[in-house]
Amino acid sequence: MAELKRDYEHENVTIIDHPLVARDLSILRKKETSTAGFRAAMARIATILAYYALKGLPLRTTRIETPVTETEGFEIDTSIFVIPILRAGLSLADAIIDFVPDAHVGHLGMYRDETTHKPVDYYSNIPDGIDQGLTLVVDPMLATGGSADDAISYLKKHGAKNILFISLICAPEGLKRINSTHPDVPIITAAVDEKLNEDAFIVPGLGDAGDRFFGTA
Ligand SMILES: O=P(O)(O)OC[C@H]1O[C@H](OP(=O)(O)OP(=O)(O)O)[C@H](O)[C@@H]1O
Ligand SMILES: O=c1cc[nH]c(=O)[nH]1
Ligand SMILES: [Mg+2]
Repeated sequence: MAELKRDYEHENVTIIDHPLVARDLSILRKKETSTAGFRAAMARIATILAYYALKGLPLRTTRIETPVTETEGFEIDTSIFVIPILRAGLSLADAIIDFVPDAHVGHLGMYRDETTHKPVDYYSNIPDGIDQGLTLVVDPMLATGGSADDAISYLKKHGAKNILFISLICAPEGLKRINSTHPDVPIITAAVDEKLNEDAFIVPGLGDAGDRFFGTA
């Protein structure tokens, strides 16, 4: 089975096609899944998303010594910036930090207004040097795309150039928006769902990712 699928309806989108992702996505979607079960499935799937998102990392060679001889080794040749969109984005951040323990982590606090469905900013902390590395923006849900659009624009204003967006579930509406406002930003995701409902929730989706991950519903 192929592991990576192109989404031919939307530019720049890679969908991870893997049996463990399909299984864990179903656990996350099921309404009866407990907070503990939700967190565990999210952690597993976040690791797989991080693995694929980091596949194109630039490397530099270095000389290393094994107990037997000197040989060639490799180091990551870029700074990595991880930017979770609070709150739900925190659920995807640790998996990347586990792989890249010296990653710089910035935070963007945003919530969607329940009536307008537009994002409201409440916090930002962007690390210095973001203009010189790879920036991974993480948020499990791309619905209307308003939050991701604002977050990416804000990061670009702070100099970020090489940006990747990692999401768990995308709505076609959000993908269309990010593809048109930020055609330079590739998106890695586990699923492209059917549509948004009248409350701008993703259908079938998984409900409110932040509430389910933090046990606040
Ligand atoms: O694409 P959009 O239409 O902008 O919707 C997606 C946003 O909504 C959710 O956050 P939410 O507002 O629920 O905040 P939370 O993470 O604190 O729960 C989600 O985590 C995204 O940030
Ligand atoms: O379906 C959705 C849409 C926005 N935010 C979520 O957490 N879920
Ligand atoms: Mg939420």
